[in-house]
Amino acid sequence: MSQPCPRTLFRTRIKFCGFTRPGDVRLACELGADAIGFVFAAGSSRRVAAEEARAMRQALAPLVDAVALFMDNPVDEVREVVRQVRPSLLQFHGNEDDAFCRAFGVPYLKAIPMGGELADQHPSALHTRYPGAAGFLFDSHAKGSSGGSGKTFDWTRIPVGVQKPFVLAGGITPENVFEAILATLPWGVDVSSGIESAPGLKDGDKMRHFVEEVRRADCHVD
Ligand SMILES: O=C(O)c1ccccc1NCC(=O)[C@H](O)[C@H](O)COP(=O)(O)O
Repeated sequence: MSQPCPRTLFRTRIKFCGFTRPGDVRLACELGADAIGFVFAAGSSRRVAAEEARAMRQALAPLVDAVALFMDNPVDEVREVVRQVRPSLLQFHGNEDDAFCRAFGVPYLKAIPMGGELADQHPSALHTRYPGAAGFLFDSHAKGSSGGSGKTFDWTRIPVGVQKPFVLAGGITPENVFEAILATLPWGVDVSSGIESAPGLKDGDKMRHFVEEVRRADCHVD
């Protein structure tokens, strides 16, 4: 007889990012995603207009967060997305400072670039620099470069003792998410390329497999 899953009080949150089609949003919610991300960063192959994101936001199931992702966008662009899309969380990948990130009255995650030369990654430096952040997202891109590359970074570089929830991102796939969770014990995991058939086009089988692997990690006991 198989062992029942141990009941823990914690489960790893799942954010799927880079949606361009309302049907994919609906399916992701049914499969158990906790948050759905829309990319507004200039030059991204997953970039959507505020009007498109607004339509996808309406496809969101209750109790699922809508996350708006930016990278050094002008303040008016961010304001317009917030007005039209009503995201419950913002995610900033560029050189935005705490004052900028807080200016929209919406909780925010600050993405910390973990590729290339590391800067600001010491826990106390992160807290000092972004006191208003709801949490941090460690991603594989280098400072100034775009994310969503499907590449991992060296998880041992994640600072020890971060006092806020952190999300692991960058090259996470259905095949490595189990190992990634056990290695880093994140608050949540974020994936874009690893659940796609092409940039912006999500794959139902990959999303399902990803969620199954996260649940398996959450039930795992050494
Ligand atoms: O997705 C983009 O094109 C993008 C552009 C600029 C900054 C960030 C971007 N994406 C970030 C994400 O989608 C996720 O936070 C994360 O990096 C996951 O990406 P992936 O490695 O593709 O799983």
